Amino acid sequence: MDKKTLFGNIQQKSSFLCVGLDTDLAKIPSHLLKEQDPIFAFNREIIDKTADFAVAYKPNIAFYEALGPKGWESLQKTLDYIPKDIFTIADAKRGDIGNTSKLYAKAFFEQMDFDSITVAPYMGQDSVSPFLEFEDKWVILLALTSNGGSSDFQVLETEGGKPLFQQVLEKSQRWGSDDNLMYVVGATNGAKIAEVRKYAPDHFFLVPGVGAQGGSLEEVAKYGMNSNCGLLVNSSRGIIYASDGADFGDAARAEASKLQQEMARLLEKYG
Ligand SMILES: O=c1ccn([C@@H]2O[C@H](COP(=O)(O)O)[C@@H](O)[C@H]2O)c(=O)[nH]1
Repeated sequence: MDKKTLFGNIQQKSSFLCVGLDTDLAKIPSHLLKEQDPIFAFNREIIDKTADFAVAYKPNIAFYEALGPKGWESLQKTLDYIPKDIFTIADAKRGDIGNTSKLYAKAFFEQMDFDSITVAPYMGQDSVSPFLEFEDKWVILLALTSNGGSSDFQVLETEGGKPLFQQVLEKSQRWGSDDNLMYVVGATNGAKIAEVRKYAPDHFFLVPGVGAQGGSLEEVAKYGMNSNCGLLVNSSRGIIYASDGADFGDAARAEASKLQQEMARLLEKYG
């Protein structure tokens, strides 16, 4: 999917919501456990009930690979079930020497037809570039993450007094463009999001950390929105586990709808 189409979908739905499919056998309603594929049965209902409000879905790969071959099968079925006009993100945080990254890219872009994958920048250009060679596919590079540990390395001063995340933003823009490169910026970073936006004015940000992690959607929009919206805001647990009963799909829909309404207001205010 190209940037123009993504922005068109955002405008059409008045939403920049990404629904995170972090589906955990220990957390899904117990009546689903008798299904042949409980993970897919759960995801199918979540997708059916939230697709009106979502412009992206983000399965976190850990939740699927933890289940072995069955988990990969559930992931593939989920990916096939997501409507084709909705952007898909493999939250896999890959990146290795070039020869290996190439195979990771083939796995997620060819074997599975994801639109994008999250990639860790730590190993540098040759670990990221193989993912950027695929047409119509996106790399979403970790820049300033939402977790407490982001302060261990990402904000440390490097040459010229620049924090490491700034180096990641500046350097990686020589490897890809705002047509194939996005950045992960955690919602928990508040006003610091404006600093990230300063160094990447035109790129889309994938923003996890609202909902269960407590980040503010208003602050994300205030500090991060650009003229193409430039934001995909993810909520996983806050939507998919809104209820642990038989009404989990309707409860997820209600949460997604609440976020979409707030996003429509924010698009008017800051867009
Ligand atoms: O900085 C980051 C990068 C990735 N994530 C992932 O996003 C979701 C967030 O889930 P919630 O339940 O909405 O908290 C999850 O898959 C994380 O692994 C992140 O949170 N922060």
